[in-house]
Amino acid sequence: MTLRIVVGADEAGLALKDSLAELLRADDRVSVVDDVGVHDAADHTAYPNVALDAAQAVAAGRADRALLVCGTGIGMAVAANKVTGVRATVAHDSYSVERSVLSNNCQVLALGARVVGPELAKHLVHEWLGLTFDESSASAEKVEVISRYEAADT
Ligand SMILES: O=C[C@H](O)[C@H](O)COP(=O)(O)O
Repeated sequence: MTLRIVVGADEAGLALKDSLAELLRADDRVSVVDDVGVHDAADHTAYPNVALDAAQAVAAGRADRALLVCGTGIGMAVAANKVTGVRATVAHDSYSVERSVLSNNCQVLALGARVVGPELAKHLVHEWLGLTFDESSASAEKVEVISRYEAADT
């Protein structure tokens, strides 16, 4: 199965987002890269607007995953997590990226362009693409607790 990925960044994450989008477009595990911006360093759209756009695409089933970049990744993850059904995380190390998918079924990875170097970011994204959550794993029932809470709360 190939992945449809929505990418987004604020001005702090623009350059890294663009280089990661290029990597995604060249990867045969990816069928669609939808770039929701920003596209220009003069565009000062605040990170939550970008994160919410991207997370809504995931929640609506228009994308399988989102890759978001801001200064730290934190704001993108916080905002994306406000969208029902979306699980977003910041992760700048290989083990956390792996567990974000395999333990937590996160569909959104947020990176901080002021935290992680571009080559490590590319390496992490390359690994991220190879990870798939196992719906029959013991982790699935833990994630289900979050989904039930959301369903009860909305
Ligand atoms: O999490 C937020 C991001 O790091 C953003 O790029 C910078 O936000 P700030 O301008 O509010 O520090």
